[in-house]
Amino acid sequence: MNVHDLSRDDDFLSHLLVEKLGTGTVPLVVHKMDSSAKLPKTDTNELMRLVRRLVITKLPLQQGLRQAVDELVTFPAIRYYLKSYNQKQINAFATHASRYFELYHPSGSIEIAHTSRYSSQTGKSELCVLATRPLAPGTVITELKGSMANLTDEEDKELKRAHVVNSDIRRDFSVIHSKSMKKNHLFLGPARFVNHDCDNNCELFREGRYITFRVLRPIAIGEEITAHYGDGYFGKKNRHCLCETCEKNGRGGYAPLDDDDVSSSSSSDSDSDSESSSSSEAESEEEKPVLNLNERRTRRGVYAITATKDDDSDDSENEEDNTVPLVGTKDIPIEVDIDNASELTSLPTSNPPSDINSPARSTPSILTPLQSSSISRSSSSLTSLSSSSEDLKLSEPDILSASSNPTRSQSKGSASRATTSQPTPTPTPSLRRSTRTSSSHLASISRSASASAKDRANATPGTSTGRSRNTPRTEVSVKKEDVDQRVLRARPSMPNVAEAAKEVASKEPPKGADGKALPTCSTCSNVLPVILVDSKVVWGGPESKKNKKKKQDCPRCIRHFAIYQQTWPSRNPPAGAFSIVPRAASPADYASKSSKKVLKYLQKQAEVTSSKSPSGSLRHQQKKRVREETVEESPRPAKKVKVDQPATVKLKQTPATPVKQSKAPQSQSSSPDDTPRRKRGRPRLSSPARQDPKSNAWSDGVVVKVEDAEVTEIPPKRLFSQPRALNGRFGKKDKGQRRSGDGSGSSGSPRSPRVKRERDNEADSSPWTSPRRKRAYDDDEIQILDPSPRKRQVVSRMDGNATKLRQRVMPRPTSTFRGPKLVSNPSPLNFALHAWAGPVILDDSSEDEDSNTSPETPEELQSPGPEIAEGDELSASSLLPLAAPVPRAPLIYKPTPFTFSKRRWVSLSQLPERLASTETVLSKGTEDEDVEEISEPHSMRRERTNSMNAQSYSPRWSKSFLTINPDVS
Ligand SMILES: C[S@@+](CC[C@H](N)C(=O)[O-])C[C@H]1O[C@@H](n2cnc3c(N)ncnc32)[C@H](O)[C@@H]1O
Repeated sequence: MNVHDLSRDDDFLSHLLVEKLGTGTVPLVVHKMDSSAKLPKTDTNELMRLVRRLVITKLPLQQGLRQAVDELVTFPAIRYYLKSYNQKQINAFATHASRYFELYHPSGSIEIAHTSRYSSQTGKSELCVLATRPLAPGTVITELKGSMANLTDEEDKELKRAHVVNSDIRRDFSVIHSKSMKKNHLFLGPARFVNHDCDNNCELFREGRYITFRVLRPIAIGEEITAHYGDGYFGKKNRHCLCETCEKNGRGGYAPLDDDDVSSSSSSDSDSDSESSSSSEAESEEEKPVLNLNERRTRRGVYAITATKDDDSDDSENEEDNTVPLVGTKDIPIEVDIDNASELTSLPTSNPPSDINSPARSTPSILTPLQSSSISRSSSSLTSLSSSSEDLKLSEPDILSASSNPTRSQSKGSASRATTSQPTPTPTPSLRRSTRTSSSHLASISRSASASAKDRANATPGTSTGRSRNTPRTEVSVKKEDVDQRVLRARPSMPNVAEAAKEVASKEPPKGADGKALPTCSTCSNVLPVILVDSKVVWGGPESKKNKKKKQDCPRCIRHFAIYQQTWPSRNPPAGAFSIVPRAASPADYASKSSKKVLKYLQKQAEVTSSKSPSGSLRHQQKKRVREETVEESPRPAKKVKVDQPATVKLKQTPATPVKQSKAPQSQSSSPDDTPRRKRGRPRLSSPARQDPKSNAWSDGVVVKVEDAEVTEIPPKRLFSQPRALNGRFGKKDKGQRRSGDGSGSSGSPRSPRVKRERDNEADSSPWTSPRRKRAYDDDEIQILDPSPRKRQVVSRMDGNATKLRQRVMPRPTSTFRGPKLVSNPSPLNFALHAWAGPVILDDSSEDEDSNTSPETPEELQSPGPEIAEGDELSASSLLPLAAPVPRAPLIYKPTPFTFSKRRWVSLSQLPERLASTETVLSKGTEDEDVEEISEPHSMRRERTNSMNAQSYSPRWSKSFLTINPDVS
């Protein structure tokens, strides 16, 4: 993947699957690589429905993701976006999309949320990654991945100088550096939302071809996932760092000015907070020009990876050097070539157990009592609001300067802003701790209360060590062998969440300096955050203060509920709930569990939706949504025709039904779930069977709306060349399992004749040259017109009126010359297909043909067709049994391509004679008899068949359409 494509794709996908998803009026604004680029508009509700389907899917992770991506690329906006892409680019896009989808899979353990920690610097709430389950050390957070692209020297320079050209452009990119290759790589995807903390709880982790994150020490629910960007990312010795650890220790951006040494030498000096209070406003002013985080970020923005064992962490001290080594990477296999790693567009090699309740997940809770209590203050988005008296002390000198200048002092201003917007909590030591900052802060407090840094490092037996601030960066304790031996994939379950939540609920709400309770989220009990976009408060602040008597939910909990229909942080429906179709979010749904604020929010959303939709009421919307989900989630059973229903089968409306019906006896006899299945021969490349979710096939349950596809530039086919193997990237593997057509509506849903016509046209101009493709495409047409005589026969039997169908089953014009195609691709199938286009050759040598007339399946052999007495008038109702899934008579002619081709190559010397026979036959029927005969009602056929010597006259091809039951005739 090249840098340009990755940037473009990431901007688009993060917009769709982070910014827009369930955020309502409180967007999770993502920094774009190119914020000026216009993105195609997408229907947010459709997106949400798609993600909801992923959330409730019963499919294993990989298949669920495939399905979601498959569906995504059928969105008109996405098709438009991809129209200029070649197959490789589409595959890369799809893979990148799967990374974002993976965030939402029920087995996931993280969530993207707001953080106000850096608002004072950026004028906006940024994003962060929070744990939704307790994570044990050594756990690899597989869903936190990124895609990489090699940066050319020119691109590298371009990224670095972007800010020089326009300092407003904030390219908040992430770059991974390979020291061995001396190259940088762009690293985008969900992993890009991981913020830096000097006492990081995760590390970038390369495992084989994948780069993801590994947990270094226990992480509690709601705690932020943090990594270490390097010692020089935020200025020399990270002196402008605004992380929680720095805040807690009065270092980095919180350090007393002109005291860099202090900030970098003291590992955990709690006194530094008080020291910081001595920094004066004058000092802050002096510091201003130095601190320009945006510029620094723009220029640097580097996650660094060492690829050699002798990396020197001293490099990190050099501000101009981007090659800051990444902790923990030293012993990651050197042989892993970062070039290969840059091809990392695939899903993890190892997945979390599909059964989320499996024993592997049921590791004991790692929550300590203190950590449990920290849940209530867990969101890092609450940092700026939950200030303590300590923070107040720290930030007092900076209050005046905080609002105007992006200086280090302003980072303290972050806290001061919070203190001005929120009352100071009661200054009891315990409360100071609990209300001071975010959960990770609290977690670290609890950790330090329970163990020293060294103890923490050894807390995980024989696996990883936490890195204390002053530990040399080369300290790496996680060996690859250890990693391989450990079970890293298990995502610990959260058995104690309920208890923790209860505990939280029973606690007193945090209070401000005025002794009044701070407004908290009614779901997670966190102090409500203030969300800023472009320096404007878009959520919280004075408003939430006013409404603090009312119950409110924080944006994170609102979004979570919108996506999962579960209160934060739960994702998994209770056991057995999968069989219940989840209901759409509605005020009624939410009100019982939450507050009026949420009610209003959802109502507002519903209004917006209903104003767009003519169908009106919320109730209607909800019903509609439930219906959709029911249809899309439940396996599609084979359609059944009521045998006793005296109705004419309208092929126009239900073209797919008759064909399926004809197969029903077999599928019923063998498959309890009525899954249509291919009975014999090569497996169909595009079989309707893939619609069965239980078959776990590629396009399970995907409803493809060809009609919606206004963008016709992309042929209606699967957008990916191949599905991906479990551990393979899209388009790279499974070369032997090509399927096609899914992306365009091969789901088996009935197509309108218009669509059919369009597709016919497209088929003619189709760029697909592969016979496989062609075949798959033809298979798609089976629903309406299958080229095989057997199918025609069935269709013919279904149509009592025989008028509509007549047009469809006519042999192709004889003038069509398709020879060259046949020569170039002389497969029996092609031959047979093209043979249909040629003149009809009659063949009365029925003996050897009839020897081929074995039934298709043993079931057919055993089940004779319904007997119809001679001269019976067949009404529509009497025709129905023929169409219904009842046993069929054995076929006289086995319409395989091979047998057909045998006929086709009849000796030319016999031609005149046979043509004469044809004339004889046709003269007995009506005009245009050759057409009529195919589709005429069964009664007529039988009549005529009896009136002529079928043995000698019957044209071979028409014979193939007639079921001549020996018992009857
Ligand atoms: C890779 S991004 C992380 C996600 C980012 N918060 C966002 O919303 O896109 C890195 C950016 O996050 C912010 N950031 C992360 N950690 C920080 C820290 N410790 N101090 C200051 N800013 C930080 C900075 O704006 C930095 O440029």
